[in-house]
Formats: sequence, structure tokens, C-alpha cells
Amino acid sequence: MQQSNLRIARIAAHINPPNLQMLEEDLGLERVNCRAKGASSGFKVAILGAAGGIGQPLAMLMKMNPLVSLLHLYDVVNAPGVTADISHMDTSAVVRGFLGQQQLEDALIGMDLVIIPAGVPRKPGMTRDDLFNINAGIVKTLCEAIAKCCPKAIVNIISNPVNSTVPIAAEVFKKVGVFDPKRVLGVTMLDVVRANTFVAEIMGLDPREVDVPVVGGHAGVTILPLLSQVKPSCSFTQKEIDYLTDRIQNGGTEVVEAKAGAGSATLSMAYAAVKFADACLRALRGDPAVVHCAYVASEVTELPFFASKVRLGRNGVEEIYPLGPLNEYERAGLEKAKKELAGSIQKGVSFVKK
Ligand SMILES: NC(=O)c1ccc[n+]([C@@H]2O[C@H](COP(=O)([O-])OP(=O)(O)OC[C@H]3O[C@@H](n4cnc5c(N)ncnc54)[C@H](O)[C@@H]3O)[C@@H](O)[C@H]2O)c1
Ligand SMILES: O=C(O)C[C@H](O)C(=O)O
Repeated sequence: MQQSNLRIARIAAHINPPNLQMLEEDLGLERVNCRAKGASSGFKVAILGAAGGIGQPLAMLMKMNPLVSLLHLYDVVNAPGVTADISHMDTSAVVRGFLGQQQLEDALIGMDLVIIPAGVPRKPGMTRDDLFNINAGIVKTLCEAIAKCCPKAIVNIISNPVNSTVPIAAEVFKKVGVFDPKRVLGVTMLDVVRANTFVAEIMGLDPREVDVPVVGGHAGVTILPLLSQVKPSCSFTQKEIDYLTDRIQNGGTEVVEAKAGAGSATLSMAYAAVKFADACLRALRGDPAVVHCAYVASEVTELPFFASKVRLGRNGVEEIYPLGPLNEYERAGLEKAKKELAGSIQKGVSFVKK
């Protein structure tokens, strides 16, 4: 095979597996074949929306994760370029790219974990709910394919509005009889990451040592930091509580405004998504005591979905922890959060049931 054809074949190989097989046949390379099968032990992870602002750094960080043996990068644009780029990193995960709806099912078959950052981000002046009209349909389509191709995969949903997209995913899975509430998780890790950072800043602590439970959901008042339960134990003035609560609830808007029309949080989100995905993979491996906040089907309140601390295990969410003792300020915050969340959940459910 001529050098230029070989180069083209290599690029094509990153786009879909049949071409990779052609490359193997043309070259007769055992080695290519081995890698293509994801020979190293580990988990198979797909990122849907992998060419986006979150998708690209997320893909890069997942390629660096030693628990990942096979990384599938799917998008409706630019997947081959991102895949070719990331595949040159000398880490063990094999990377394959998938472009467009016709390759979605190939991207999903056999996956252990599917991470979804597909969809449009906010611009200044918008709420996350303003994204519903576009992102609801995207998440629905992607989840229909997950239900068909890898119904046992753990699904991490990042696309906004998370308060509604998680109920959408659940309804899609219910419709075809494959809903497992343990396996569908809305990613609220960025709220926790922000809360840890902001608390550490004002208390003069190392953020890596701070743990703030953030419960409820992922939009405005539904983001409820439980500052009375911060570890290590901290005592805040009322002024500090007001400042921290407001900043944590509006952290996303802070970034949207600073980016001035160029999107929302991408780098801190990729960091948070990888922190959460890594926790899911460690739990799948059997590590004990993997506990994080996530927005899941829940009985912690009267609402069908709620974010709180959950213990992750081999099947996804193994245990959902109660909220613990709340002070009066937090109880008032909880009531506000529940009121808004109820509407967002209903909106998601109705979208699929209509
Ligand atoms: N959960 C959170 O904490 C959190 C944090 C930040 C952003 N977000 C949300 O994540 C989403 C993505 O943000 P971004 O900044 O990466 O946006 P982006 O526009 O940079 O990237 C989105 C990507 O999704 C792709 N896409 C669109 N339709 C698709 C489809 N049908 N299938 C597959 N891919 C598709 C686009 O081509 C694009 O590459 C937004 O909805 C945003 O609000 C959530
Ligand atoms: O704020 C946004 O729109 C994106 C994301 O939900 C965030 O919290 O940064």
C-alpha cells in the first residue's frame, strides 16, 4: 500500500471500525488487530458530543484514564479530527471515532459507560431551561440508541437542563422496558467542585480536603449546598452563608457571563465529568465506599428525581443517602428547590410521553 493511501486508511480507521478492519487486512498487522479489539483490560467508554467544548477536554482526560481500554468518540461534526488528534496520545486506551447518526449504534455497542455532553450551551441572559427545546430532542434520540445497543451501560448525563434531561432519559428507557434507576445519573459534580473551591477560598483551606454536599438539582435555586455538613467541619457567618450559597447556585452563570456569548463552563466541567466518570469506573471495578452527589431517581424526597449523596457500585447507584440534619436556612432552600424541580421533572416526563 502506498504511503498516502496508508495515511488515508489510518484516518478512515479512526472514523469507523469496518475501516479499521480493512486497514488490518491491507497491512496484515497482528498488532493493529490486537489494539482494535481493545486488548488491554479495562472499561469501554463512549462520549456522545465528543467534539464539543466539554467533549474535547473530556475525551482527552478519559484517554489518560488507565481504567479505560476503549474510548468511543461520537459527534455529529468533527469526530474524525478529534479522534485522530487524541489517538496519538501514548496512553493505553484505544480510541475510535464515530460521525453522524448512521454511526451512533456502532459507537454504543458493548459500552460499559456512556457520557453525554451533547447539546447546545447557554448564552448570557438564558436559563438552562431555555435549552430544553433543542437538547431534549438530542438526549431523547441518544438514549433511544443506548436503550437498543447498550441497555446495561451506566449513563452519565451532562446535557442541560439536567433537571429535565435525566427524567427524559428515564422515560425513554421505561418506554422500551430497560429502565434501571441505578444506571442513569445526572452529573452534578461541577456544583460540588465549585462549592469545594469557594468554601476553601474563604476558609483558607486546600480545596482537595473540602467536601460540600450539594443536593437538589442543577439549576439556580435547585442547587442546594448543605453548608452545615461541610467536611472538615466549618463555622460560617450568615453573611458567608449568603455569599457562598449565591455563588454556588450561580457559578454556571458566572462563567456564561465571563465567556460573553462563547458558551458555558467547559474545562471545569470536563474536570468534574472525569472525576465523576472515574468514580463510576472504580465502582464498576468493585472499589468500596465510592460516594458522590448525583441527580438520580430517588425516594429521598417526594419528588421522583433528586440529587444527593449516593454510593456507587458494580451496578451503578447501590445506595442513596438521606439528606441528614438540615438547619432552618437549608430547610427553606429545600422547599424552594423542590418547587422548581417538580416543574422541570414534569416537563421532561411529558416531553417523552406526549
Ligand atoms: N451538567 C453540568 O454541570 C454542565 C456543565 C456545563 C455544560 N453543561 C451542558 O453541556 C452541554 C454541552 O456543552 P458544550 O459547552 O460542550 O457545548 P458545545 O456546543 O461546545 O458542544 C456540544 C457538542 O454536542 C454536539 N451535538 C449536537 N447535537 C448532537 C447530537 N444529536 N448527537 C451528538 N452530538 C451532538 C455538537 O456537535 C457539539 O460538538 C450543554 O447543554 C451545556 O449546557 C452541563
Ligand atoms: O451554566 C450553564 O449553563 C452550564 C452548566 O450547567 C454550569 O453549571 O456551568
